[in-house]
Amino acid sequence: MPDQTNDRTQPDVNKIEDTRDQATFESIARPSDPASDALQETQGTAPSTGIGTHYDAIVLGGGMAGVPLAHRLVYKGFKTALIERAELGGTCLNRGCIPTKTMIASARVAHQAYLSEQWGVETGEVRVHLGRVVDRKDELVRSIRAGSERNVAQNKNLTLIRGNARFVGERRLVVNGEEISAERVFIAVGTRNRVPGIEGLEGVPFLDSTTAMELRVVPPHLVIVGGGHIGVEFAQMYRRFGSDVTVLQSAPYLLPSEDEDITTALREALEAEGIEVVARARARRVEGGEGQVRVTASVDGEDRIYPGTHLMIAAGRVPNTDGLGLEATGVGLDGHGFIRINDCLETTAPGIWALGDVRGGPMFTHTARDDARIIYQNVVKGQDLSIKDRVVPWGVFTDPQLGRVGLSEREARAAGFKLKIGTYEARKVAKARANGETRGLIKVVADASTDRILGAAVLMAEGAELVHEFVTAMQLGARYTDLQDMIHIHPTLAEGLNNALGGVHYEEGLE
Ligand SMILES: Cc1cc2nc3c(=O)[nH]c(=O)nc-3n(C[C@H](O)[C@H](O)[C@H](O)COP(=O)(O)OP(=O)(O)OC[C@H]3O[C@@H](n4cnc5c(N)ncnc54)[C@H](O)[C@@H]3O)c2cc1C
Ligand SMILES: NC(=O)c1ccc[n+]([C@@H]2O[C@H](COP(=O)([O-])OP(=O)(O)OC[C@H]3O[C@@H](n4cnc5c(N)ncnc54)[C@H](O)[C@@H]3O)[C@@H](O)[C@H]2O)c1
Repeated sequence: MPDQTNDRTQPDVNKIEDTRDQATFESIARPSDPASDALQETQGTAPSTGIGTHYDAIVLGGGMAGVPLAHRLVYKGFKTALIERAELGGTCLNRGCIPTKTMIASARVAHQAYLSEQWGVETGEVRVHLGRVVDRKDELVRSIRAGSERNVAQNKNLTLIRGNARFVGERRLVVNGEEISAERVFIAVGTRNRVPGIEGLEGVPFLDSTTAMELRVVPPHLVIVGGGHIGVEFAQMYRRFGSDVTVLQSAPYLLPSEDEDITTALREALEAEGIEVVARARARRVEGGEGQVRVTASVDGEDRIYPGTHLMIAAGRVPNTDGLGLEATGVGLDGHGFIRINDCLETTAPGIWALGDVRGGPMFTHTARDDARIIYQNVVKGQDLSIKDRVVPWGVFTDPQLGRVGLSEREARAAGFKLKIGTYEARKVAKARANGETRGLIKVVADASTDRILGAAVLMAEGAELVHEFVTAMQLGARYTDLQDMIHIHPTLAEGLNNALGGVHYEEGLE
């Protein structure tokens, strides 16, 4: 464990209890609290070094991990600098969660309009104006970002430094040519799209998850390399905007860390909308130019060619640790460049923490924000919270949506659990039938020896909302039997969860 003796110099932070949490984008960047302003004026601890400003804390990266942490530290009286080289809000707000989900909402409207006759409604010809879809997305992002920027600006004890930062020593950084230092440094620099080593890629125009949200004309045929979270969400979105879509996925399944029954059900839903999914297809060469691309993929050892008009690469993310000068510190990296941390998010260098995507592991906004909570509680409140054993949910925003929490069946078996499992098909849920949204599968995995819920998958309309029933249960350490008799409103999609719980039974592993 890194040395934490720096904590001796902390301000007396226990005088003001900040119990509010960062539940929404508006609230992650809260206006300054006058009471804590006063506290800080009297309790700043950073000594001057004579080489530039010295802070109690430097937060490096103004994304979903960094901004909430910086606000919290300031509220507790830390003289804090937040360094951001691009826009506040980071990937999630500017290039990730919010813009994708805004455009996916437009795609959903188009889809329902195309199929409206199924509900007995005639709409006439449906036309997607992608430029207007993109404008709507840009406007929402702009307005949320403006709120975040306003709140940072109003927090007069938070110093926002716009620039690219680089370490020049332990807890010493250079930004905009000026050296600054701190008692504690929190690295939250996030990740960027990975460009895989595919022959010819440097000479062929290609889209990534950022540029694919800037197109103003619907691509006639989009070939997507990668069938992970980004690949599946964009595949369905563009199919619904009117593109032909081919997904080339090197793994045997889409979303390969999910159980086979779940990912197969998702694949069937995507294929039913006309998306071509090719599994075990490793893209190895690309050729072409504007409006015409050809991808050569090795499929089960045989080369096959997939032509299209546009190419999108969705083959994972790489951490923004290169060029950060970490060699001037004791901060260790793993083999992929992610920062090595212990369960308390401490790096291998004393007084330096890492949070959010850059620490590897689950890369979600809610885990980034929870990292900020854990660090804050440990560093400021002297607690000993850990990321180990926290209940982590996530969503994949296809239709049906996948809401997930905890272990999959495969992971639970690999961990040595004997399992009780319950499944229920969405098509049997009355409300799903009434809504005409019958694709999907619900699955609950419990420890056969204790009946405690180990994980769940809700692949269903609103699955990412519905899975929170299991998140709550797991957080409270509930048994599946505790939920079985819980009354669910009729008719709702949530009744399906109850049915899955009702069918939980002991299941031998396949091996
Ligand atoms: C297309 C897409 C869709 C996504 N959808 C979802 C979703 O629906 N739900 C979900 O939970 N997650 C989603 N994610 C993941 C989510 O965006 C990330 O988990 C989250 O943004 C991580 O936050 P972070 O603060 O760790 O990093 P970021 O948000 O990436 O923030 C890091 C910040 O650090 C800055 N920075 C980097 N290097 C430096 C430097 N040297 N000096 C100064 N500043 C620097 C960057 O400019 C950036 O603003 C999605 C991601 C993508 C790409
Ligand atoms: N809804 C969400 O929460 C959400 C949405 C989007 C992104 N994200 C985050 O962003 C991360 C990155 O997403 P992603 O989809 O880029 O990465 P990913 O790692 O989830 O998936 C990439 C896929 O690309 C495939 N691949 C790699 N090289 C290939 C090649 N040459 N040919 C064919 N297939 C190839 C891999 O098999 C892999 O399954 C996610 O892990 C997630 O943390 C989250």
